Amino acid sequence: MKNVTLVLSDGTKFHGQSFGYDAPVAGEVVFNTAMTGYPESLTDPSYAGQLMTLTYPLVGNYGVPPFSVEPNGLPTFMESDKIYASAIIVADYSEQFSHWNAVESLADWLKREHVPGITGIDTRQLTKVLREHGVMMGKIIFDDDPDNIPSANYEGVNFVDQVSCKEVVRYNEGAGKRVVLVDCGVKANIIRCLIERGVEVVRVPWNYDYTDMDFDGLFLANGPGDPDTCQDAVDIIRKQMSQSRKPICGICMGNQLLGKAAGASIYKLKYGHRSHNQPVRLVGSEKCYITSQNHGYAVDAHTLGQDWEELFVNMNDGSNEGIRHKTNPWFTSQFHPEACSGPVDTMFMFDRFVETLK
Ligand SMILES: NC(=O)CC[C@H](N)C(=O)O
Repeated sequence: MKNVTLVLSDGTKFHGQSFGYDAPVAGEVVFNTAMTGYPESLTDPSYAGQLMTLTYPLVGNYGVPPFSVEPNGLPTFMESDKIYASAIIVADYSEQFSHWNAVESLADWLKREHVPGITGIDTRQLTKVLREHGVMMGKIIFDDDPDNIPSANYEGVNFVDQVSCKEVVRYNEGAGKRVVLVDCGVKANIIRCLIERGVEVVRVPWNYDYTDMDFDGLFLANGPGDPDTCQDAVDIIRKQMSQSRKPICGICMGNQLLGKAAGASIYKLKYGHRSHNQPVRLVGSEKCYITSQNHGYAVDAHTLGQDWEELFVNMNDGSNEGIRHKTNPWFTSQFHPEACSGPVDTMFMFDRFVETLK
């Protein structure tokens, strides 16, 4: 294994070894405190442009599931067709793996997909630095070739355009109600959750104008990067809301885009929410749900238009976790009710959405 150095933009250095693809890389360094789920997280398109640090120390010990595909075209075990994170940073890569469903090691998968992975990093110390300072850009440099320094931008880059589908894809054709799904970088389990509830899904590119199409409800998916780079999608949502009361639901980036369409502004969180145990309160109740999350930006709920209100609030930092319209069936969550990976406590969001279609 080659020796590598992770250099943060404030100059902090961490030394480790490469266990994935041997190439320097740069990106936004973020941390995820979930204990499991590296196959799902690596294939979550929302991690595009990011170097994903896992705080759970032992990583790789259950290997990697196969890239099998269901008859409907969706991957059986992954969240998309490939790894979208720019790199993975771990404390202690497990060379041995064992799991009934594993077909290869994490190292072999990373090498095959040309994605760097580094081990031997004190990921808990790295996380403390990121929590103090906020997320930072960083780069992984190979000690035997230190001048080979990649560069990268994160802020202001439209990653959604890079990961969204390029043409319309249909699932479950002929099933009862039809949902237009705006693909900002959609996770497969969002589509699975809709299909399981008996709806037809028409997946469209992020900037596709669906407003003249024949459909029953609109679903706004998750996606990478800064929502302020997706103004085209916001304009189309506004157009849709001005001409129809059809149900609208959204997840994560979907919450942010609907929030912007509702007049709200977006800000960047200091170090984001990436874990399986984010507590959110249903506004107007004492109910708390434990949720799976992966986001770096948030809706400023104070700036929502007067016809809108908060639906969920994060119990750790008070940030917005969902919004709803006061009279129309338009509601979203900042967290991931589809989980994958993580707790499935908030699956009811899909049930509510499909009920409103009827
Ligand atoms: N998972 C997502 O949809 C993330 C949304 C957005 N890119 C953020 O980081 O806040």
